[in-house]
Formats: sequence, structure tokens, C-alpha cells
Amino acid sequence: MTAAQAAIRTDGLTKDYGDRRGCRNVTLTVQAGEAFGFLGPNGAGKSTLVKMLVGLISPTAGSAELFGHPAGSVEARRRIGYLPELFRYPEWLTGVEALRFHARLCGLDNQTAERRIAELLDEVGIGRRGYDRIKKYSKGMQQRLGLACALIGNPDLVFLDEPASALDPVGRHEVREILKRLKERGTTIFLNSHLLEDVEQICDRMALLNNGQVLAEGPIADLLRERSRWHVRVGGYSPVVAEWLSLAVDAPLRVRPDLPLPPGSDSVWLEAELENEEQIGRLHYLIVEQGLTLYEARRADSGLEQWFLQAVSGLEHRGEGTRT
Ligand SMILES: Nc1ncnc2c1ncn2[C@@H]1O[C@H](COP(=O)(O)OP(=O)(O)OP(=O)(O)O)[C@@H](O)[C@H]1O
Repeated sequence: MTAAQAAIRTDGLTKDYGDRRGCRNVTLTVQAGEAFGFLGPNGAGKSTLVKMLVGLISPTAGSAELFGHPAGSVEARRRIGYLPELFRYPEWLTGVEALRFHARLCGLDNQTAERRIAELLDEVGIGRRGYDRIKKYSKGMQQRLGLACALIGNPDLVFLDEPASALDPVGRHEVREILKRLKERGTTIFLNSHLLEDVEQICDRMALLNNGQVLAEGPIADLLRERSRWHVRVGGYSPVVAEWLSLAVDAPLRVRPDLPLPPGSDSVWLEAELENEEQIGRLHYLIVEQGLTLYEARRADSGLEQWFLQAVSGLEHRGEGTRT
């Protein structure tokens, strides 16, 4: 990819709020068409970075470009959509009126705006409720409206700051599907989220921010190629076989009597700490080879969740109190 094709390029981007650190020396590239996850504990500086990228606040130092244009410039803004983390729309408007307002801001003519609004009401699951006043919307409905507003101008790059935090599991699933469709259409997605499962399913690459600084960055698959915990349910278990399996895969294996079993089952759950995903294939093979029955196998945690917890454990989190 050439420099001009990068959707986002930051160089030493820094923001201080007086003596409080927002972001420090962030250098990142997000290629056009990529879905990029931006993770970090509360107060890490994620929203601060997004606000600089969309041009809502100015950096203290460093620079940022979107599609080769300075962040905040009209040329850059023309290509983006933004769903802020904390947003409120005027409650007396209907959802459709709020969307019309955003369509005007994006410079859409009336005909295009009405067509886009009808498409988006459907896509984000608001439907006919779009004609209700926003004051009657639940938080989840408001979040769906926010997503529609961010997408109204058919942006090349969309910044989503916690787009599913107020949604129930069905709503989260729907938003995930919307983002997957956007990605298929080639839209670049910058996703700030604490919902690690969403990041894991949608994003190609990610960065982890802590205390304003990037701790790790790369393809999710590479970052996750680390130790993971697996649960396998087997029949015909004996301690001797389990010990043999543990030696054969070179990984600790222990029984988990606390995990629920189907009624009447004489199977047991085993937990394996594996260094890499290849080991799980070998473990399955050996279980069957030893004459045990393999009923089910699953990853014990979201791989990303475990990675995140390990990455930030022992580090100082800024929380809301620590100064620069
Ligand atoms: N306008 C502001 N004035 C002063 N300090 C601010 C301001 N905005 C953010 N901060 C501080 O900057 C730091 C980073 O905040 P930011 O909101 O960017 O973090 P975040 O990673 O988005 O957090 P969260 O996950 O909780 O949304 C925090 O310590 C916060 O208190």
C-alpha cells in the first residue's frame, strides 16, 4: 500500500489536558478498508485520540492525516462518519428528523437523503420507530440512531466509540453484522470498544493503549498466538491417561469438577493451558487415540480477553486519578 492509501496515519500524536495526560506519542497507520480495534482500560486515552482524528480537539504535539488530508480539515471530514461515546440528540426531534439534519450536514440532496434514511432505518433496526420522538427511545434505540447518523453520508472511514455498549445481546449481534457488512463494502472501521468479543470478530488489527501510550499493535491473529485456556469434555477419563496426555502435549491438564455436565453424564471436563492453537489439534487427536470419547471442546475465555488482561496486568492504569 502507498502512503496515500492509508486511511489514518498519525505521527507522535500527543494531547495533554493541562497536567493530565490524554495521549502520548501515538504513531499508528490504519490502511483503507481495514477494521481496526482500539482497546484500553478506562481512561487510557482512546476517546481523546478519536476526538483528535475527527478534528474535535487539537493535538498538543504530533500530526494526523486521514486519506492524506490533515485531520480536522474539510477534505478529511468529508470522508468520515463518527459515533461519539456520549451523545445526546434533541429529544423533541424524531429519529428521521435527526437523520435529515445529519444528511444536510453531509451535503446530501433531499432525494438521496430520504433514500439513505429509509435504508438505514431498516439496516440499524429502527424501522417505523424512526417516526417517534427521540424522547421515547430506549438507550439501545438511541445507539442505533447514532450509528445511522454516523453512516448517513456513506463515509469511507467510520469512527465508532463504543457503538454497542447500551445494546442487549441481540442488538450487539445486529451491530456486529452491520459492521461486517460495512467492512465487506470496503469501509474502513475504527472501533473503540470494551466489548472484546466484538473486536475479535470484526477487526483485522488492533492497538492496545494504556496510560495514553500504545503498548502493543498488530494483527489480532498474531497478538493472540499466545497461551490460551481450553476446556474439553471427555468420557472414559482416568488420572493416568490425563497425566500421559499432559506429558504428550507438553501442557498442564487438570480436571474441572465445578463445570456443569449434562444430566446423567459420566464425562469430565479437563482444562488445558496451551501455548498455541496447534496444540489443541494434537490434544484432540491424542484423546481419541487413547480411546477416550471427545464430547466437546471450547476456548475457556475470549482469547482477546485473556490477552488484554495479561497485557495490562501489573501495569499502572491511569484510571481517573494519575497525573502525567
Ligand atoms: N476535557 C478533558 N479535560 C481534562 N481531562 C480530560 C478531558 N477529557 C479526557 N480527560 C482525561 O484524559 C484521560 C483519557 O480520557 P479518555 O476519555 O480519552 O479515555 P478513554 O480511554 O476513552 O476512557 P473510557 O474507556 O473510560 O471512555 C482521562 O484521564 C481523562 O480524565
